[in-house]
Amino acid sequence: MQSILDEIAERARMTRQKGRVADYIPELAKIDPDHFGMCIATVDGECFSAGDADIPFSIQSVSKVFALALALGRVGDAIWHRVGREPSGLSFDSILLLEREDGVPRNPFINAGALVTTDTYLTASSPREALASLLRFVRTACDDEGIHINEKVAASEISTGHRNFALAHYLASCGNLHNEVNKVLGTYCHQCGIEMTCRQLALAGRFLIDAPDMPRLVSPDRRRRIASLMMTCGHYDGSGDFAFRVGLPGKSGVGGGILVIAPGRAAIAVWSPGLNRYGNSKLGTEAMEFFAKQTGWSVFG
Ligand SMILES: NC(=O)CC[C@H](N)C(=O)O
Repeated sequence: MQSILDEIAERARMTRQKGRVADYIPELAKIDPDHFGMCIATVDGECFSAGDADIPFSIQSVSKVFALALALGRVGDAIWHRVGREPSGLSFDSILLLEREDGVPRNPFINAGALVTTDTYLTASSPREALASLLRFVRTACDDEGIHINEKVAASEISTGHRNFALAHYLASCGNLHNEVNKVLGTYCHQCGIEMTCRQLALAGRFLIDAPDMPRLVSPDRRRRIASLMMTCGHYDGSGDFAFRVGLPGKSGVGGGILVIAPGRAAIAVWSPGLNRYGNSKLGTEAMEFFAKQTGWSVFG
């Protein structure tokens, strides 16, 4: 395992075409595109890592996995009245389908759907309390108290997030936000501003592979369902391509991180800030493709 990771990190170092760092959130545009880190946390708690696996990065939309788990814990299957379970085939911040589908977003991993998820775990608490429960969930999952929200990234996103504001107001106009719009947006942007290292993210991802030493944060049924959504919707309009190339469920974020799970075996986190045309980490995807090929791990047998 270690030699596979070392080879991946070396290949990443040598690659010239690293993709484009997200610049629509000004704070993210400052990140050095040469970073590359990867960590595998196995079902029995062993960790293998390479490169910048201990440098924190902005997890952005990878947070949507934890947020969904938390929201499901609050309201259970009732959430599926407010958000769908189909890939959108469109970019993560698209508004196109919302009008046609009466303000019910296609899935919880595009921004519109994630705003509904945030609204769900926010209900009956203040944004501070809601974010504290989300952080508690993540910290418990990786057994590490050292996970925080980068306020600068959150503020940077709030001041430039016109698309997300448009999505949230549209959802509200359809009656699909229960809390005040600005409260939901502020909470959502802070959720996206959580920073984690690859090691922390891989360890936290073990809640989805039923690691025996972990507190049970979600039921086995829920774990399977979250994984199925990661497979079909975790990379937006690049989800089919990721499934084809990697064959494992994953969730990406515009910070360049990807959390991948190999059910029953390991959780894997990879980080490289440059993005491909779908807004998913370019080298992260290539690293996972190489890793899956070398290990033979795939949910397709
Ligand atoms: N794909 C992403 O990671 C998008 C998350 C980002 N915070 C946004 O809302 O635009």
